[in-house]
Amino acid sequence: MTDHLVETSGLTKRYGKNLAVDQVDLTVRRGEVYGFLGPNGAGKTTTLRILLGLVKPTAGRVKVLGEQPGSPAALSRIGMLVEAAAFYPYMSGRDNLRTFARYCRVPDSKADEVLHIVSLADRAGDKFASYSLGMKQRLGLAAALLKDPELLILDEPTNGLDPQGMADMRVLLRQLGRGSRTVLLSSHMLGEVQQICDRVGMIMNGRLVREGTVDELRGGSVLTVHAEPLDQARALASKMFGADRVAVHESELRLSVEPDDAVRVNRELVLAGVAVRTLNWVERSLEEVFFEVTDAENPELAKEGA
Ligand SMILES: Nc1ncnc2c1ncn2[C@@H]1O[C@H](COP(=O)(O)OP(=O)(O)OP(=O)(O)O)[C@@H](O)[C@H]1O
Repeated sequence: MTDHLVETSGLTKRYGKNLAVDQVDLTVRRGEVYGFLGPNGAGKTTTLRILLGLVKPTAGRVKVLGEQPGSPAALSRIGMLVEAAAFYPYMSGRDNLRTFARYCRVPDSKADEVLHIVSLADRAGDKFASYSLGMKQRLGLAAALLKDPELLILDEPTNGLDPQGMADMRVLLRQLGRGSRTVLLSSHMLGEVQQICDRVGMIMNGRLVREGTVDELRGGSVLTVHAEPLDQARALASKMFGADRVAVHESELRLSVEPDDAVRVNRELVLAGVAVRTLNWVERSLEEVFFEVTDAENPELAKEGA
């Protein structure tokens, strides 16, 4: 039994001149909720489709559950939601699922079990056409769960949902990720990934630019310093810690330093005649990390936006 349910190395997909996926080395471990995070067009869907055997890579190696992507051995252990699942509008949610269940050769009773999991049991007898978008999406997830898959692959599972639908789906995904099941989902929503996922891969222009746990990527707290004159404070802090650990954000210094450094920062600034108004520890959000990476990847864009 392998502990790496998804492993790619040098995974590349080219559409003509367009490099949709560029040398991606991805590892998804058993039991985790892995978030594949990136802006529109970054290459998330293409990568997920490769893992399902729906798209053939141009180069690189891929193993899914230790098997070739798209092979019956892999597909029988994967539940997927990569496009809106096709359901019969005039049939109830339950009957739609029973039809799927027969197709997957699982007993009808499984349909009711998964309807409970996605909290649709009380509306299971209603026609699919009468469902809200959130309910339709949850029914799609129920269908993906019918085979009791080891691995769930979900492309933007909250896309198009209203805030309540998104919140319900987030809770559901977190529940599904408990225990031994592994969930790989894509999203362009940073907050969402931060709330749901154990580990995150950030993809940009087809390249995997960061990978780690949410905490690893956030890299601990940051010391924010409100001081005047700001330029002098910045120069001093850069001298103390190196310019790469000092940033200015909305007229505040942001220092990536250790907890013990706060006292020293205060003392050095005050001794140099800088007025220190506040010193605070703040948690970095995944969003901040993401924009740092974006700026590092696209320095010209960052300058334009500044
Ligand atoms: N079948 C295709 N033919 C040509 N180009 C494609 C095809 N599918 C995807 N692309 C291109 O590959 C790049 C990556 O697309 P992909 O859909 O994988 O990104 P994404 O991160 O999933 O974005 P989104 O969040 O918008 O779905 C884009 O530039 C897209 O235009």
